[in-house]
Amino acid sequence: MDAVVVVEQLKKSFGENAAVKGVSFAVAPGEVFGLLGPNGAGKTTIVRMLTTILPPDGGRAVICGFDVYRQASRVRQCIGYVPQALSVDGALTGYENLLIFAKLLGLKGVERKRRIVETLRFMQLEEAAGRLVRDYSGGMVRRLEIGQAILHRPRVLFLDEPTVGLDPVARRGVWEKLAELRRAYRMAVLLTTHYMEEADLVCHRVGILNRGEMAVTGTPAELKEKMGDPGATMDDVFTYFTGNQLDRGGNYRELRQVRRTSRRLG
Ligand SMILES: Nc1ncnc2c1ncn2[C@@H]1O[C@H](COP(=O)(O)OP(=O)(O)OP(=O)(O)O)[C@@H](O)[C@H]1O
Repeated sequence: MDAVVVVEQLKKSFGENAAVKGVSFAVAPGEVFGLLGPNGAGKTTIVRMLTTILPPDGGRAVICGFDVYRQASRVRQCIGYVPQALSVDGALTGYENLLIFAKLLGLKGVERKRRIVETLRFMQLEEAAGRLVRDYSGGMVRRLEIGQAILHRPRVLFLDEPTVGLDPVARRGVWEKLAELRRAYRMAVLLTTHYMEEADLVCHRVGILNRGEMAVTGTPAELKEKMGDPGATMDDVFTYFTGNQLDRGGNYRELRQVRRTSRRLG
């Protein structure tokens, strides 16, 4: 695989707390890779290291051939990042938000205008471009944030919980855009998510983190197959590989039975 993201034995501690304990994985061009894991597993810490916000303590990560620590500014030129927190200004229009970003990126004149218009069209925000962002729906805001992050056509797009808080229709809208991004620009996408449906439908491959370690990587189908249960869901896969069945006692099959029964009982 001619990977565009290569992560080898990456480590990060906060004082005594080893948040990321030697994690390795790779992402190919045009691939959507999902980082899954329970709260505190280390997903955001990994994304922050890969986006050059946080220096790693050990191991290495190479993006588009550049080291995230030693060549941070080169890495920043080839990535886009949509953080969990709001990254657009509600008091400005959609167009104005993109204009500020385009200026920061050093885009000029006709080219700048062309990129902004193309991005608004791509994100289906053309008609709303002149409206204040505080009047946008949640889905529109998310699409604008993604548009902002892809103005410079990065080769890798990072998204931290891209559909959290969105209704099912808006969520689907974001998924469609991510699929189009990889088709149109062969962009690699690395996202974190708590939604197993998102992991199953959107991600080509996922990595399941548990307490700072990569428990397993593979396609959703491969991971289901690994469990030896043709009826397994991504929820089951997640529970299995994060070891929750050990915490609760009993084996995986017993656990699954318990969960199915409790679901039926409401
Ligand atoms: N800036 C920080 N200072 C101290 N500890 C931190 C910091 N950032 C993260 N941690 C700790 O590192 C661990 C991993 O956190 P991280 O936010 O990466 O997990 P996560 O998988 O993204 O969780 P969530 O799903 O809740 O967003 C946690 O124990 C967290 O408390």
